[in-house]
Amino acid sequence: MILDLDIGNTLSKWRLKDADSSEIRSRGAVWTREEWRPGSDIPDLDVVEAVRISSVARRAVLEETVSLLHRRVGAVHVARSTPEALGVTNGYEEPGRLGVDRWMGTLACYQLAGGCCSVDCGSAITVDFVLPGGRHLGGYILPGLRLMKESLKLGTRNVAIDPDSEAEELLGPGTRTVEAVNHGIYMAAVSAVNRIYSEVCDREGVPLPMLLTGGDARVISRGIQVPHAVWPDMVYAGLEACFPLTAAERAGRMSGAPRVPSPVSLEKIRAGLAFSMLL
Ligand SMILES: Nc1ncnc2c1ncn2[C@@H]1O[C@H](COP(=O)(O)OP(=O)(O)O)[C@@H](O)[C@H]1O
Ligand SMILES: CC(C)(COP(=O)(O)O)[C@@H](O)C(=O)NCCC(=O)O
Ligand SMILES: [K+]
Repeated sequence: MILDLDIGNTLSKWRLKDADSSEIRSRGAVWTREEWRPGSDIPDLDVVEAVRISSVARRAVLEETVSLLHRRVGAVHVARSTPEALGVTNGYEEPGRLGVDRWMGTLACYQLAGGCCSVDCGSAITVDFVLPGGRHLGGYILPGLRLMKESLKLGTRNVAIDPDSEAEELLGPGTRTVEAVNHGIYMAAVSAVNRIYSEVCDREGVPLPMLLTGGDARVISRGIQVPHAVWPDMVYAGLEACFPLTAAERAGRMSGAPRVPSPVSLEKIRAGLAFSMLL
């Protein structure tokens, strides 16, 4: 079995992948601040032959995790943000400082779609761009839904947005504090993603396919106006592409990859932008 770990600021996600069949056997998540204890929702390490890790948590979390795993598992691969990988050049002035989850997600998107806009809706919402040809432009970081809500300190933190709510409902005015907050932060997040996408496609003169991942991807997806696809395993797919271990991975197949969304025309994107600015 291969153990894949995606350690974010809020949740440490894991999945077990069968090295022979390439099937995902199980998955789970624990709060990032908790230690990895056997039991609870932690996979059984006895069946694991290799581990691949993407971590943006404090360095100590990664070091502890790696040293624990090294004692039990032969091969431990830790992903890093590099100046170049898999045909993509990292747009950061200091490439190593780009969050490795962004780098993994963006590499996966590029493998799947060529030029792309990759959006990760987790503790933070990040939006990254790669042009056809592989130049990563850099991106945007904004607070995620939960962080925005907590920063208001209005006592609404425990009332999360129902992930099944319709965008239309969430975009209307709230009539109670919790609704006003939930609708406000939702409006902030989806407006930002919509606008960022249009601005960058306009500047660069190219419509790009958009892919979304992260804990809030599904609900944010409903408020995104342009064609896009949700890819829950996008960060894991970056690990597969960087450290291919199975036959399918070596052949370039990434698990859970959605169909590539066809972007709308540049003219349409520009018309939308002009309309929103002239109002
Ligand atoms: N069951 C859940 N538990 C915790 N957070 C959830 C859950 N479902 C959705 N979320 C949302 O997903 C976010 C965490 O998403 P995730 O992509 O795992 O973030 P990170 O990679 O930053 O840890 C939370 O901030 C919250 O808004
Ligand atoms: C921006 C992030 C905090 C997002 O983390 P997440 O929401 O996935 O937990 C993470 O990618 C990070 O720590 N990045 C380093 C700073 C940067 O990317 O510029
Ligand atoms: K994120």
